Amino acid sequence: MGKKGVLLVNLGTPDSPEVPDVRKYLDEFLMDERVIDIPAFNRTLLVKGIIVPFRSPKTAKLYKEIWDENGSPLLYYSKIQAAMVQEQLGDEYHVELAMRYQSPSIQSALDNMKARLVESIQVIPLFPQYASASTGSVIQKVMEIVGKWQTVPPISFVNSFHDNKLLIETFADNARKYDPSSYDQILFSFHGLPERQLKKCDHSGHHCLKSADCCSTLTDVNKFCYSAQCHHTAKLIAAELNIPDAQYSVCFQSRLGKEPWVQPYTSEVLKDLAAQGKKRLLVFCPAFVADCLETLYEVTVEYGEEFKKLGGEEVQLVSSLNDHPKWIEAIVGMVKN
Ligand SMILES: C=CC1=C(C)c2cc3[nH]c(cc4nc(cc5[nH]c(cc1n2)c(C)c5CCC(=O)O)C(CCC(=O)O)=C4C)c(C)c3C=C
Ligand SMILES: [Fe+2]
Ligand SMILES: [Fe+2]
Repeated sequence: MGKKGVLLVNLGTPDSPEVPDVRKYLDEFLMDERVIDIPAFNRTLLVKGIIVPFRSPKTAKLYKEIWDENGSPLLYYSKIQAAMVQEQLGDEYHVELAMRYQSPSIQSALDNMKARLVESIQVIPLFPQYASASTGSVIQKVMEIVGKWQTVPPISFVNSFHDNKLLIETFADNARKYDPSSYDQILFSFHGLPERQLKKCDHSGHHCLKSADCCSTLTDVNKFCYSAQCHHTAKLIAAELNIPDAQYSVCFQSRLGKEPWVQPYTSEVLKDLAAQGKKRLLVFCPAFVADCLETLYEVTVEYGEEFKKLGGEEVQLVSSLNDHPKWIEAIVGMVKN
């Protein structure tokens, strides 16, 4: 009997924090039609002509701040996660790790699976909440490659796991050491998305962003809405820690460009909280399963400094799922169920 293939895919990171590698990474990432979802000609002009040349040197500096002896934290933790999952699943399974952009590539991971004659492939994009730009892009890339094989094996995809019980418990476990009740406000800061992409994902055509708060409650109609799934994850973590509704805020970080992204923006929420006299904030980033540039730099350094300038005292990040055994159990559970 062949082994059952499991492909874990995270977003990707540059091969090094040097400008040429960051340029290569941003180019591949932002030329993805699901990320910068505008006509190909305009995307090429915008990405290759403006964003990549201007952004790469700045982004490289940021990557240098988080790069350590283990390299990029995102890749480092992803490798550990894959190794721990392989260890727990045992010989019956063959686990591969891939990154949607740069290395290890999805192509090489699937080539390895093909060479090992796996009898099936289960793909788990490592994004708790579904977005076309993340999960959708991974699914499309895998289908493009496997779709060309002469023998297409049984293949399945995890679409989202925003309400996974063990994921919720892991974030809560990680927060307990900070005593959440001692903070003035808890923030759930998710990666942002252009509002346009939220609307495009609404196949009903009449739900997302049609009324105030329509994307902040998860229902049968909007069950694939990124914003609604983010709000739901936050609600479940807050319930696990007995955080009252008024004590927490959901917000969205990492905006790129001038068009509207999903709101409220984390930077605006920081301003409001500072104006209310809040001094100490505890911040979860539950769109990420591993610490990365967006948690270690954007939240800890950038938002930390911004909040202090506004009169605040502390922004404390809750570590991501990283190598927490319960999170590994969560992945194993997704594979087995
Ligand atoms: C949660 C999943 C992610 C979604 C959805 C997502 C959408 C998205 N991102 C950009 C632009 C950038 N993102 C960048 C970094 C980055 N993004 C994610 C995850 C999602 N992005 C992660 C995990 C990371 C960090 C990777 C790491 O190496 O640590 C960057 C690069 C950094 C920078 O230059 O600011 C960009 C650019 C867009 C445009 C988008 C949706 C349209
Ligand atoms: Fe991103
Ligand atoms: Fe929505």
